[in-house]
Amino acid sequence: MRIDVVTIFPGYLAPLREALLGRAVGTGLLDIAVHDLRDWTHDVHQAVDDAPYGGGPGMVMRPHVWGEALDDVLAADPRPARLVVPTPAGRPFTQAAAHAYAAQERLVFACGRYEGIDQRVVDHYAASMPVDEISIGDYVLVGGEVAVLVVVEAVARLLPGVLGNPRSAAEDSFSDGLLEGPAYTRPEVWRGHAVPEVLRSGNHGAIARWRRDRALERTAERRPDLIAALPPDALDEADRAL
Ligand SMILES: COc1cccc(COC(=O)c2cn[nH]c2)c1
Repeated sequence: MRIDVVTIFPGYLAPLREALLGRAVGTGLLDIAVHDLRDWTHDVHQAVDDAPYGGGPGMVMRPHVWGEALDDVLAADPRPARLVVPTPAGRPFTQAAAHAYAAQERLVFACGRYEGIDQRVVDHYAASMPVDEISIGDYVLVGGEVAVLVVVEAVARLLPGVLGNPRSAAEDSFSDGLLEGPAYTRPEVWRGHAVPEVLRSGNHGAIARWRRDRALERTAERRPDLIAALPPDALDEADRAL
């Protein structure tokens, strides 16, 4: 998979070269190219933003700079690409979306700043390629760069060979629609807190049941929306008895 990121703060994407992702890049599982949007400005001030039509606070990123940058970035590789624009106004990014993105040959991320990018940029490219405006949560960041780090990590860990242990990607949170329950490791007792007995019983049926119960409890408590979204056959009568 090839990932391109266009941003006015390339340094913000340095963490992509670290650790797990750095290894994936090194082993060729993932190509990541970061581009400075200002390389496509022609004025001495390298202006990328301007005042919003219709008035209002803040600035909007200018379409022509984005157009020149995205044209060049897209032309640099023949693989079909999906343009992803992180924004508070986007559709929620979910684990399902991460799996869909992991199947893409190429992702191009546009990092917005200020009050956002002139809407005509998204509208223009949406006529010739898939364009997603996505939100990583209901809060406002200063720019899209941090959201790109979140999305790239969620996607890259799903790529075969990137994670040490492939099973954990299949069994991680949300894979069965529920939150992950509590996890424990040695020592058996820590500051007077003992590991739940069942986990040391060796009774794998009871352990699976206990884990499912904890996941259901936690999900009902913290994310009732996920319970409501479960398909009707997702809960068996043991689940319902909980
Ligand atoms: C594209 O226009 C803008 C404008 C303002 C901030 C940003 C950065 O994204 C977020 O703040 C965000 C993404 N998911 N949740 C919050 C983008």
